[in-house]
Amino acid sequence: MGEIVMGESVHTVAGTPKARRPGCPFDPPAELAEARRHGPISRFTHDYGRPGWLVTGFDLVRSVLADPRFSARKDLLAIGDFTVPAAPPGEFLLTDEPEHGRYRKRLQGRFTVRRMRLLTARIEEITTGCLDEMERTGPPADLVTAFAKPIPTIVICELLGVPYADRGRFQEQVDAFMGGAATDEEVFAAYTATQHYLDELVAAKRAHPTDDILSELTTGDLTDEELRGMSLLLLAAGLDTTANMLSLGTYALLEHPAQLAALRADPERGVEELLRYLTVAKTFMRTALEDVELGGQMIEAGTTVALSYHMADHDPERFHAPGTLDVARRDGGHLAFGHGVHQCLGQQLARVEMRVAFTALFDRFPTLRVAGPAGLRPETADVYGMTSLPVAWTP
Ligand code: HEM
Repeated sequence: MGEIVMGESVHTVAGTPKARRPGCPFDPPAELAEARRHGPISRFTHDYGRPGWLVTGFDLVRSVLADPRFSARKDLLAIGDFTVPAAPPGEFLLTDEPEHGRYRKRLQGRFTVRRMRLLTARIEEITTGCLDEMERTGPPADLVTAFAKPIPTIVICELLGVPYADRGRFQEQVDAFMGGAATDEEVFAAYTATQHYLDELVAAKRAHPTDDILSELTTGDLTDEELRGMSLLLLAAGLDTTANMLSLGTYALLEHPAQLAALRADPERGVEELLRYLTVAKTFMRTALEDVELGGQMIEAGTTVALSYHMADHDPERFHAPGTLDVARRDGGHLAFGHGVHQCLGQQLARVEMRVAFTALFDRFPTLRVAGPAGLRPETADVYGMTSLPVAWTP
């Protein structure tokens, strides 16, 4: 592709940044930090060698997300020489209008602030159950398996109507295709197994509807395949993200005791600042549908743009001392849930889960501490987070 460079020479980053975060596990990877030093938009060579662009500036990322000239369609992604198939029906994260809106509007009313507030008592019960079990078997405990994963797993399974007995298997499958540690074959196998499981679940809900979102959706005109796709998206989008916010968030709070105290005094603000600081759903792709000028560069039609939400939320032009976790900061607002038509559908649910879970965890274990080396996910994982977090407390 012909390079159009306006102004100064353009910095180039190759492939998925793999370097471990230097020094602090909450800092961005070194390659991204280096790219930022050269400006809010850089040349980027995607994995598989296709040239594209990397956007790290807050305002530029937001402007791409608000611009219909950039598509979220999976089959347009120019990341290799092979053809990427379109998203399966119902997986609307990777589609554009009007298809995207057709699915999203069926779910929207089920994730409102009011609906989620009504769920708070149930989320408190689920959290209490996990903490009781932690107390019964520990200290020590692995916070990831005892707390961070089971809470969002149970919540999303109850919303969808996944029977209790299937939940462990579900978590393993979703972990295998989202965790970044499995091979391509393992990822594909786990994804296919989850699809098969959901086919059975859709059939069961059609035959015997229960009190859950999936049963409600079966009463409309959606096909089995569409219902499977929508359920898969809710699971994939809602489970891993929240679980990693809970584990990495706890780790960050334990490493910053003054900020932990500030979050306990004001959980609403505390959770927003943790969302910004960690921005675990790090990078999303868009493809230019026509030539677009962006930040002084010409993005040619068909070119894929990698948007670093994490770097955007650490943009010094937008946030004062962005690398500091500061619950009291006044320059709030973040892109941890994205922006525009694809902005996170489950954000109110995620917020309630985090507020409830962090509050209950530190109420129950005021002496909680890190009790061994923390296991961090590889940079290749779609969602940043933890594989393990050993913790202990004084009983
Ligand atoms: C802290 C936890 C969460 C984070 C950080 C997060 C982050 C995000 C982000 C950044 C996007 C936008 C992706 C893009 O721009 O392409 C998104 C979309 C989405 N999220 Fe979340 N999410 C979280 C929790 C949840 C939960 C709990 C659910 C539902 C149960 C959920 C369901 C969705 C769905 C369905 C979409 C696609 C929306 C669309 O394309 O219209 N998320 N999420």
